[in-house]
Order: sequence, then C-alpha cells, then structure tokens
Amino acid sequence: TRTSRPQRILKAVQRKATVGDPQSVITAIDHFCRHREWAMNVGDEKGSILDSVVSEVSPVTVLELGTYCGYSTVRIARLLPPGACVITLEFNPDYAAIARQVIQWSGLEDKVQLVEGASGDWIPWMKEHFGVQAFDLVFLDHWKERYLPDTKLLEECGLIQKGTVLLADNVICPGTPDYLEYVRNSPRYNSHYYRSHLEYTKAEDGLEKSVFLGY
Ligand SMILES: Nc1ncnc2c1ncn2CCOCCNC(=O)c1cc(-c2ccc(F)cc2)cc(O)c1O
Ligand SMILES: [Mg+2]
Repeated sequence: TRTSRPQRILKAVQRKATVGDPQSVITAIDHFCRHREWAMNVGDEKGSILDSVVSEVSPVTVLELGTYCGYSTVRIARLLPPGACVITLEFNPDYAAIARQVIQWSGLEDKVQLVEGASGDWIPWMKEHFGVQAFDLVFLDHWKERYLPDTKLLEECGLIQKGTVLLADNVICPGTPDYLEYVRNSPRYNSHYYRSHLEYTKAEDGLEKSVFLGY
C-alpha cells in the first residue's frame, strides 16, 4: 500500500480531531484503530490506567521509551501541570515524523521533547543533554527485550531515584518476562500488576507499576 499505517493514523487525526484538543486526538486514534486498522498504541483501556498513574504521581519530568505515533505521549502530556514535560525516545524516524505531527495537532508541543534514537544510546546522555536530575515517571513501551537492560542503565546513570515510578506496557503480550522477574523479586522495587487487555482486543495484557524504594 502507498501510505504507511502511521500515515493513515495521522490522516484520521487530521480528519476527525480538533487542533489544540488532545482528547479529540486520543478519541480519533482509538476509533481508527478499533474500527479500521489495529495499531500498537497503548489504547483506551490501558490508557485509562496510564492516566490514573500519571495523575497520582503528578510528575515534573517523565521519560517515555517508544513513542510510535505519539498516542501515549499525548495522553501523558495532557495531564501534566505547567512546567512539567515528557521526554520521549523513538528509534524509528518514520514513526517520529508522524508523532511530531500528532503531538503538534494536540497543541502539546511545549510539554514534549521528542528525541530520535535508541534508548541504550541516549540514556547515558540524558542528565548532560536535558539537565534532568532524575525521572519522576518512566513509561516503558519500546522493544520488549530492552525493558530490563534499560532499567538497569537508568539505575546506573542515577536517573531512577527513591520514589521514581516505572510503568511498563505489554508485560503479558508480547511479554517481558525477564523485566517482570526483576522488578517483582528485587527488594528495591514495590511492584503492582494492573490486569487489562491488549489494545483494541480481548487478549490479556497489563501494565506493571514499580516504585523504586531507594538503595
Ligand atoms: N531502543 C529503542 N529506543 C527507542 N525506541 C525503540 C527502541 N526500540 C524500538 N523502538 C521503537 C519501536 O518499538 C515498538 C515497541 N512496541 C511494540 O513492539 C508493541 C507490540 C505490540 C504487539 C504487536 C503484535 C502483537 F501480535 C501483539 C502485540 C503491542 C504493543 O503495545 C507494543 O508496544
Ligand atoms: Mg505497547
């Protein structure tokens, strides 16, 4: 097909959503992915859980790993108070290009820093490049086999401190067994599983919330 799935998602946003209205962008993407074409956004069901965790943490600095089309970036940024921001890392330049436009359409570009590159390459530079001390919330939604190594890297770089909340998507489907085993067995994390479903389907999936307890 001529256009890519992310391009068709952006078209749906431009057709159905109102500029400057993040909720209409979220609704347009969910409608398209439920009724036209499935896509790997966190979706409305798990998205509501994401919303409740963001509201509970009320973070000043958020790191999102894996932007895709920017759906969860918009969900997070729309709940942030003035002065707070989300840094979102995307490996795929085509996804990043679409995500920039989706974030712009929602009017949240002032709360978002989209960085193109691999998480493993960028994490060691976060402090220096963005002047970040530590993240209040990390949303993991990128390559599933990178969840554990990147969590260890964030710890080593001092970007996870006492109270930092990790929220991981897809811990059941596609699954992140080594990450789950780590956060659930580590004495340094308090973990909770929010049972839900794979976006737009009846398959089981869920989010794992893990609070860092400090050293
Ligand atoms: N190192 C890095 N740094 C930054 N960005 C990075 C990166 N590495 C990759 N990227 C960007 C690409 O990552 C996309 C990762 N997401 C998924 O793969 C995903 C898949 C499914 C799914 C698919 C098929 C099924 F049948 C069932 C479920 C559902 C989801 O909710 C998903 O999130
Ligand atoms: Mg996901």
